[in-house]
Amino acid sequence: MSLLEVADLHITLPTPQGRAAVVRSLGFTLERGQVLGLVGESGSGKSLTALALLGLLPAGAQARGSVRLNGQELLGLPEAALCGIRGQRIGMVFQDPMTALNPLHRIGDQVAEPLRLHQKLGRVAARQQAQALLERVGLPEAAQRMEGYPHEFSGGQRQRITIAMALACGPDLLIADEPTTALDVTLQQQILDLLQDLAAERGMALLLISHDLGLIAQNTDQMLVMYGGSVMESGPTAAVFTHLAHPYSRGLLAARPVLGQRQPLRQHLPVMSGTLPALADLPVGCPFAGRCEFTLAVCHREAPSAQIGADDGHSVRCWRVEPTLYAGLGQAAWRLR
Ligand SMILES: Nc1ncnc2c1ncn2[C@@H]1O[C@H](COP(=O)(O)OP(=O)(O)OP(=O)(O)O)[C@@H](O)[C@H]1O
Repeated sequence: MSLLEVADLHITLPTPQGRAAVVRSLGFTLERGQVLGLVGESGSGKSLTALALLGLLPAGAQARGSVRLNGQELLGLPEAALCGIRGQRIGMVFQDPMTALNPLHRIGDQVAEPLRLHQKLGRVAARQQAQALLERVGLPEAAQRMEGYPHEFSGGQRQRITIAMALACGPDLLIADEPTTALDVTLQQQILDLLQDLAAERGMALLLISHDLGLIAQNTDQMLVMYGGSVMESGPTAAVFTHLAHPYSRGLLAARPVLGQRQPLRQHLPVMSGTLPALADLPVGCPFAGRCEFTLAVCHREAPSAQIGADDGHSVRCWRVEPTLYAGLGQAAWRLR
């Protein structure tokens, strides 16, 4: 049994045209100490997936399928039971640390609070543990700075504090949704390294969500590329990047600036034409068909099923990819018709 098992997860939202599917038949497993990346552009369904795992979907949203943590089904659990799981067994780190921190409370008290609430520690013991956590996440002069308020810290330091809060009760799973997007580029990798080190040393699983394919490539063991609520490509990160196959994944990679490579004047980065269709307008066939330059007639009629290549667990949801071929070639082989 894996630590986290998500199977056939569907999420729908109400729209003026009726309920629209925002996440379709999502499935993956995640083991302790492993990092799984969810990548896709804005609106592809990444955050709603994370919120569904936490039982925090917005009003009106409905989820069906299965989300099992250590064998326990989370979908459909009453709010009281979910409250016990959030913070204790699942920790969360979001893009903007200020949304997680209370500006009016000292940071030492904020990190100690879950320890007092969930672990029933006394004030002194909770503060001692809070200090140890703040030291572990690399907050300089943690002992003195526990008395500080959030506005007295830099963005990177605030994110370290929210990580300490998320870790306080020793969760089995940590969900980090765009944890470095609001940070200076020089700090980003430090925070990502910290999250990975913590996952490894605590045997905690990490679900890392980002719109940046390069960031996911460098910091995860497994990855899922999402588009229009469906997984387009997935597998062990090294295998996926060796044979990056789906036209959408390739477009994401091409649209990424390369560090140290200057764009010639007046030459823009390649961009994928078009935009993600509105929820209610997602096509019946492949969600990417309207933007794909390789479409066949079938792409507009029918959604492809996931094709698993060779033995490496790499899977691609595309009518044109020949899985038996691409595994051997170092790049996707396209059917010539
Ligand atoms: N509270 C909500 N009410 C209505 N629609 C929503 C709500 N939250 C998300 N959506 C819609 O659901 C779809 C998926 O959103 P989601 O936030 O999961 O995408 P995402 O991939 O995480 O993008 P981002 O990185 O911008 O958050 C989008 O079309 C979005 O507009």
